[in-house]
Amino acid sequence: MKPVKVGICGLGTVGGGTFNVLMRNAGEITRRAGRAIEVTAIASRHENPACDTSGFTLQSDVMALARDPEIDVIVELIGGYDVAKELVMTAIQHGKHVVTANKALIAVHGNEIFAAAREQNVVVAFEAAVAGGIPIIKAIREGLAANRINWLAGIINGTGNFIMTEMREKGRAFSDVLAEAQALGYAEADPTFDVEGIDAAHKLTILASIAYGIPLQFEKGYTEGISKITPDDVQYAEELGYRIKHLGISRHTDQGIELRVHPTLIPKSTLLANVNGVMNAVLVSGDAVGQTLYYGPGAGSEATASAVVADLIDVARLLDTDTHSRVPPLAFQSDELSAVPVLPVEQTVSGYYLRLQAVERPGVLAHVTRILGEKGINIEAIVQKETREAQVPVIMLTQRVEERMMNEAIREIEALPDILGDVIRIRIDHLED
Ligand SMILES: NC(=O)C1=CN([C@@H]2O[C@H](COP(=O)(O)OP(=O)(O)OC[C@H]3O[C@@H](n4cnc5c(N)ncnc54)[C@H](O)[C@@H]3O)[C@@H](O)[C@H]2O)C=CC1
Ligand SMILES: N[C@@H](CC=O)C(=O)O
Ligand code: NA
Repeated sequence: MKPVKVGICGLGTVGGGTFNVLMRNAGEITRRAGRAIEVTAIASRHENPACDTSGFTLQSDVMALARDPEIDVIVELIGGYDVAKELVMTAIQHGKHVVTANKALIAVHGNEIFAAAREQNVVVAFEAAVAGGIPIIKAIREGLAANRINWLAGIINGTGNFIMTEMREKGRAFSDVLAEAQALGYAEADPTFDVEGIDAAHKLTILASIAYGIPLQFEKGYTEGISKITPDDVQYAEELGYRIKHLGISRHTDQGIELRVHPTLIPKSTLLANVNGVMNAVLVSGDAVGQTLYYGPGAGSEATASAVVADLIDVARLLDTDTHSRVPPLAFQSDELSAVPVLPVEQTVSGYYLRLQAVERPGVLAHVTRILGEKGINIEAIVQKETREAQVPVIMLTQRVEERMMNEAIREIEALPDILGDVIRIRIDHLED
């Protein structure tokens, strides 16, 4: 059979890993795909010292590959929005299939890209875009296709999890661990995407679309990063039996779909609480199967390349199939996507960890508990920390409540004269059905 001819655009962390895996495992890959997958051209601004590209002329213009009639598949690994979008759209217009690891591109422009791909009868595959090497897209899209997905929750940013793990376990400084994550090739070109939760929100947007069959709606999700988590909160949470993890959470409720990324207290005994370093994990709850968990490396050169190459093998296998028998990109048929709304964060429901700084005076806590009670918020635990100061940290854990009610309560608590500064709040999730 004729080989599949591939143009690799971007030879950085993921591009380099993809090139090396394709070369090293060429025999296995051909046996699986039924035909050889041949790198025909490479375009990248920078060379990659980890790759032996002798025999290839490194080109600089990625767009030339998208127009090259010799190439069947464009592998987009340059990242970012603008050039990447032009590259992918040009490749599609020229009848080429596309494999990408670019979650930002898919989350923000995916609806338009998939529509264009449908018109041209080509495939856009993106397994590497979510949770790196974990085959989570394939698992939800194909393995769980019988289920109504109720909710999913995951650690879906390797850099953030690496930073939080190193800080908690070794007391290392945030900036020091971030620099190491960058050196290891885990971080985004702009690491605020990792630290402020934007990268995780891109991935959650994609997961929710595949899980529930809704269009990609990145702009409707709620995004909060890890930069404001303090060592005190990490320690207090641990003392109460919880661990703070940066999670993407999406629930299908009767009102609509929750789509939120934020630090979350989860019980220390759960599997997700024990996912450390660059590892990712996604917990998916389906009505038929119950809970399933997917664990593995969320970033890194060859770990991510594993997903890119798997997509290339899928593309190679479907070259001779008719277009109707292809798996739709968002798991549901394109004319069967649902209009169920993504809920504003004020309408989502969580438990809460609250930390307040109170003047040590009788009656202060009574005022706080009265405000919570008036909003229908049940308190599960109150801990007043020992201190010699005139002000004491007070930690409260609440039961689940609509975020709108918690916002109102916090506003009233912050207005009390004996409460100093802002109330710190971190959502709690018990990861239960
Ligand atoms: N690094 C990781 O562990 C993971 C990265 N990704 C995604 O994979 C994509 C690539 O990420 P990395 O490999 O980490 O980035 P990188 O910065 O290591 O590599 C990007 C490569 O693209 C080249 N490039 C950038 N713009 C170009 C342009 N206009 N023309 C020609 N070449 C250009 C650069 O020279 C570089 O070689 C991104 O979308 C990223 O979000 C996805 C999963 C994991
Ligand atoms: N920067 C991302 C890379 C993989 O998607 C991460 O750290 O998870
Ligand atoms: Na993946």
